[in-house]
Amino acid sequence: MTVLQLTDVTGGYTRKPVIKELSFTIGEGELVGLIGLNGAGKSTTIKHIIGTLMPQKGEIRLNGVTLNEDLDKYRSSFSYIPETPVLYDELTLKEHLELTAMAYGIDEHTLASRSQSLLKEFRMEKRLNWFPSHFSKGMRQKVMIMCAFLVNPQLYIIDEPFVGLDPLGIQSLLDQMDEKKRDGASILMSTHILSTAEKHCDRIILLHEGQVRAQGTMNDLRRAFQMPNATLDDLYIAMTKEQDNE
Ligand SMILES: Nc1ncnc2c1ncn2[C@@H]1O[C@H](COP(=O)(O)OP(=O)(O)OP(=O)(O)O)[C@@H](O)[C@H]1O
Repeated sequence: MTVLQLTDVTGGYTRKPVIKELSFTIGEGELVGLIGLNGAGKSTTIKHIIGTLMPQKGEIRLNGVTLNEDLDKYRSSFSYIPETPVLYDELTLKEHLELTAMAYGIDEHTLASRSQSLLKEFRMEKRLNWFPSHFSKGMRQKVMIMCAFLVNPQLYIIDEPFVGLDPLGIQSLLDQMDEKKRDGASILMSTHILSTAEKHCDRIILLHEGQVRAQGTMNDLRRAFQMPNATLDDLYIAMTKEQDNE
């Protein structure tokens, strides 16, 4: 079943489009990587999917509806982990989890059981009553990750998740992602850590100057670039060279 469908999406910040005629889908239980150079349009694509930017052309459907057709259904179908954590300075970790539960209508019992396992997984049990000003960068990121996983949505949208996390945090995140996938959730993740993307993503979308240069499994990409034994790093560099030759 298709969870997310972008059809010919063109958009950006001004009338001059940043992303151009993007089309791709994400199915149930799939982890899809969004890969591209700095400025390729990954975050801009994500901003269109989460609804902070509206397409100039084309259509985005999540669980069958566009944002305009059914705002509540659309919004409750995903959770988003931004590249830079956005936390409330005056709320503790516990209160962040409670606020998220309230916003998504999660009952107290579910909140308690999901929080307990997330706090353990991300080694944050002792920090429940801490305020964000006392958290390290990685801890701030973990708060956002825990809030996103607390919601248990159909689709997770994760913007460059690995940079601020320590190796245990990365492993915990990958484990959580695997578990959610097994339950049928879908994940769209942008990252520059190509070895991790190659290892964990079911499919990859290579963005180049706001357009899809190639998409599919690693084998599909190797065929598209006619590089049979290439790693994702090799393919990425080949794409960069194409840019240089233009
Ligand atoms: N708020 C903004 N207003 C106007 N232009 C923007 C804005 N944010 C990004 N852009 C432009 O949109 C283009 C794509 O940027 P975007 O942030 O989507 O790239 P990215 O692929 O996420 O890059 P990175 O890997 O560096 O995070 C760039 O040319 C950038 O200058």
